[in-house]
Amino acid sequence: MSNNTQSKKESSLIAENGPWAAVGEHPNAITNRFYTYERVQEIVAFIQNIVPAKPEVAIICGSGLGGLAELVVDKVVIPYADIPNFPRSTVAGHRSNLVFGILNGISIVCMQGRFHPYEGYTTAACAFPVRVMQMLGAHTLIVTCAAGGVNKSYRVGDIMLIKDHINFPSMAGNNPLIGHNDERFGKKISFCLRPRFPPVGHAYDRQYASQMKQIAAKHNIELREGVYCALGGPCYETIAEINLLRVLGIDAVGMSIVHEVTLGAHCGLRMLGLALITNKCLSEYDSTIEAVHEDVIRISELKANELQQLILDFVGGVKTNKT
Ligand SMILES: O=P(O)(O)O[C@@H]1C[C@H](O)[C@@H](CO)O1
Ligand code: HPA
Repeated sequence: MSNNTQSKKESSLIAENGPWAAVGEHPNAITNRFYTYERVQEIVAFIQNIVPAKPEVAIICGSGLGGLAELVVDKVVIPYADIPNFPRSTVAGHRSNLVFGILNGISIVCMQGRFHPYEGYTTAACAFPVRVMQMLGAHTLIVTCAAGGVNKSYRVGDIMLIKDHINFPSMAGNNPLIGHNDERFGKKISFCLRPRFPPVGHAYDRQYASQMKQIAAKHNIELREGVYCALGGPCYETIAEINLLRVLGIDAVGMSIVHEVTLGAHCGLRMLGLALITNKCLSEYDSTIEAVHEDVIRISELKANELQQLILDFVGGVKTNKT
């Protein structure tokens, strides 16, 4: 057998027999092989059996920010451990519950705890719950996170409205949409049908952003507005890295959100992002202070009330928009 014939035979075996065969992916692809449309549908059906009500707004709580779920009434709590094939949050400050109920008069679903790539999950596995929540009925996604303040004028405890992001993992080839583009995910986007190349230039909804600014002004809460960037973690940044991020015009740094917003954009969700600045990022070599996760959680819990007030009012406004 010639080398050519041999290798053709091998590739057809790969194509016919691997779990990727149905979607025509190569076994070496860094791709979402596990959370297929069918598996997501199974999870959605499991949840709908417990909670028939459709959530309109989905909320993902960042480190130490899961207390928002305490404000939900007529609550149904589903531990991630009870949901087939759902990952678990392994990080302090992240509980592992999906919380359904009513927040300021609107039906919501809240992830009390998210997944991060540094926990060992692919970006696709970290973000697939966004698809679950969209398929359950959500049209709006609010993402919250703890972040380090890169912008020198930011103070610990500031809240930053996310205007835009830089997705470093994606720039390095680690985007949750890598692999087969299953067109059944998501809803039609007018100019581009369940796109292979989704636009993300307006991922953070401008109307939502301006509503949030008005809400903050009403409560006398100073709201920063800036660019968030995600790095892979779990290390906090070196001083040289922080200096690089500053040169790039980044205001806050974290380890989450961007993969969630990417899948949210793909399935046509309207999105709002809020980052709580839990620590200042250092850029001097003679400084002795380092970021510590315990401080991140402490500051998040300390400032959670303000963030919750903003989200509560915002959700009320989403309801008003609908009527
Ligand atoms: O889930 P978020 O982005 O709020 O968590 C941040 C990033 C790391 O997981 C952790 C570092 O302290 O907090
Ligand atoms: N860097 C990255 N992620 C973070 C930080 C930080 O300084 N603070 C909270 N999450």
